[in-house]
Amino acid sequence: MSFTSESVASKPFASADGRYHRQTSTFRDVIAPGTKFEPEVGRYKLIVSLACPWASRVLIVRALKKMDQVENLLPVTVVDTFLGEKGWCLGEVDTDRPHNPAYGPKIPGHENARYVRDLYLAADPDYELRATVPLLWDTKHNTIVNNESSELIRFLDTAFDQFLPKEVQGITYYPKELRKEIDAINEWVYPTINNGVYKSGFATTMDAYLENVKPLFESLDSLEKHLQGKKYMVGDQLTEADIRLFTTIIRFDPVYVGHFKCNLHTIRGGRFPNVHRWLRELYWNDEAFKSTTDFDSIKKHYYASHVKINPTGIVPLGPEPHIEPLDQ
Ligand SMILES: N[C@@H](CCC(=O)N[C@@H](CS)C(=O)NCC(=O)O)C(=O)O
Repeated sequence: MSFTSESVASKPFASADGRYHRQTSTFRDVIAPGTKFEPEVGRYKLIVSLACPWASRVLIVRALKKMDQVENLLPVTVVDTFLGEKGWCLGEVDTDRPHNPAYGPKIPGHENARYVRDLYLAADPDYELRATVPLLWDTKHNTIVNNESSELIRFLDTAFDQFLPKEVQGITYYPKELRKEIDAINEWVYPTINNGVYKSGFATTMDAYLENVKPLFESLDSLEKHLQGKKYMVGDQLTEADIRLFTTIIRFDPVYVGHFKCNLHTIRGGRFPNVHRWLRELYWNDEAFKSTTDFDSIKKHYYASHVKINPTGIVPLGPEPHIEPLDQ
């Protein structure tokens, strides 16, 4: 098999100085009563990539809050795992690299849209940034409500409460009494870990790589101390601090260690026993985490899409297993 297709990754993700800078999301509305975006069943659509750690945060909240049990509340459209030069694809991709096809409902009024970019352009004809997922689409105003995962998980955890099963109504992952502590955790986990793996992996100079891979592992050491004797990141309950961290740590051994050169240590290797236990407990004990993690899609996306980082497009077989059992 030969891998000849062009990819968005054949253009550098890093800027001229070798450093990767994540763009700022531009659609920042919320679903709330009395606003342009009223909570309603049958109105909103979620577009995700199963590979994407940011999109997976939203999938986890959707599953935790049992939104998947209310018909047509927030249907999910999944893009093809291959990120090509035209961006995420909602239909047939033009590649001979390994990939898993798109599936899920078409977006009403945009049934022929082939790329996620087409939806961005429908929402804003002047849109020139990368067309990222996750994406919350409003079929009433034919636009994007929000494309920033940290905000999506904040408002989606309560926005649809009136339509949800009683047992999840009122449950929030950003409770008032823990907000200060959650904010303080996000403050270092986002730049050094969530985004730190990308800044290490997309660096195109040795300096830029070292500048990011070192703080990444310092933060993992801090995390290890932080999780000593603790089941959750903040307080005694599941919060967005766990959700935001999980989607990065679950990808660490299968992808970031090799593909993004974050290989000072693995999560499972013995240096981070508390992080490893925390990860496995969330994955094996809570279906919302396990059911939204698709290792095959995750690996195919990263290894096949980033042509510059992995020119052969070969998707490694390991690690075996992708996640170790709970009693390891
Ligand atoms: N700040 C955004 C970041 C989303 C993001 O960067 N998503 C990546 C996938 S992991 C994407 O869609 N990239 C498309 C591209 O770069 O063309 C969020 O957290 O929602």
